Amino acid sequence: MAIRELKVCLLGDTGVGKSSIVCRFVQDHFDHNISPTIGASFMTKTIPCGNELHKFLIWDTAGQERFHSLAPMYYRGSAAAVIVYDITKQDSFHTLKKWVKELKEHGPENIVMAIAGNKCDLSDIREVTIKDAREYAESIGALVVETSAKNAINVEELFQGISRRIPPLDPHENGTNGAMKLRRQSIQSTNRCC
Ligand SMILES: Nc1nc2c(ncn2[C@@H]2O[C@H](COP(=O)(O)OP(=O)(O)OP(=O)(O)O)[C@@H](O)[C@H]2O)c(=O)[nH]1
Repeated sequence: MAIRELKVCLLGDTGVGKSSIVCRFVQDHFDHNISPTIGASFMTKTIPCGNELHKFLIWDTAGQERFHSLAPMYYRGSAAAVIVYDITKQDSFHTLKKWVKELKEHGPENIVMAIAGNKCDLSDIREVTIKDAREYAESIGALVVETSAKNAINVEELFQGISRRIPPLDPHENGTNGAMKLRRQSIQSTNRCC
């Protein structure tokens, strides 16, 4: 089975739970006292997808404003970006929109965008509705899912959803854009599972 290395970055306000999502995905662990990220941190995890193995090279960026200028280093060359907001903080949803704008202007052309509304275990104090998130995601062609790193809800599904949106390599066509686009369309229309 072919292994593909896929760079993925996480972006979003400080405190929305980016590191916690990565920690849940890679180590199946949640730390209530996790420290804010300084600069960025890096982890990897490999999952199967169809006839391929996807090795995610995950760059978890720091959400604090003072680190904003470092972000291009992490989204450049990324196959996918996970943009995270906290469903209990409307402000974090506004910040998410700024990240999407920046990615559209300066990010890789075909980057897969996935929106994660984290802390869905706190849905009784939510400030962002799933309807708003879905409408926005649809308007930009992004995947959207509500997650809870704390309760292990939809974290695996988030990365599986990203995997499904990555066009498979076609060995006969040397991965040309045309072939990749065709294969991508057929995957999206069949919505197959990894
Ligand atoms: N209730 C709840 N709390 C969460 C969840 N995910 C993260 N947290 C908490 O939110 C706080 C911030 O989590 P982090 O993962 O450090 O957030 P971050 O986005 O990586 O923050 P920066 O590194 O500063 O960018 C921590 O206290 C976490 O324990 C979740 O799904 N539910």
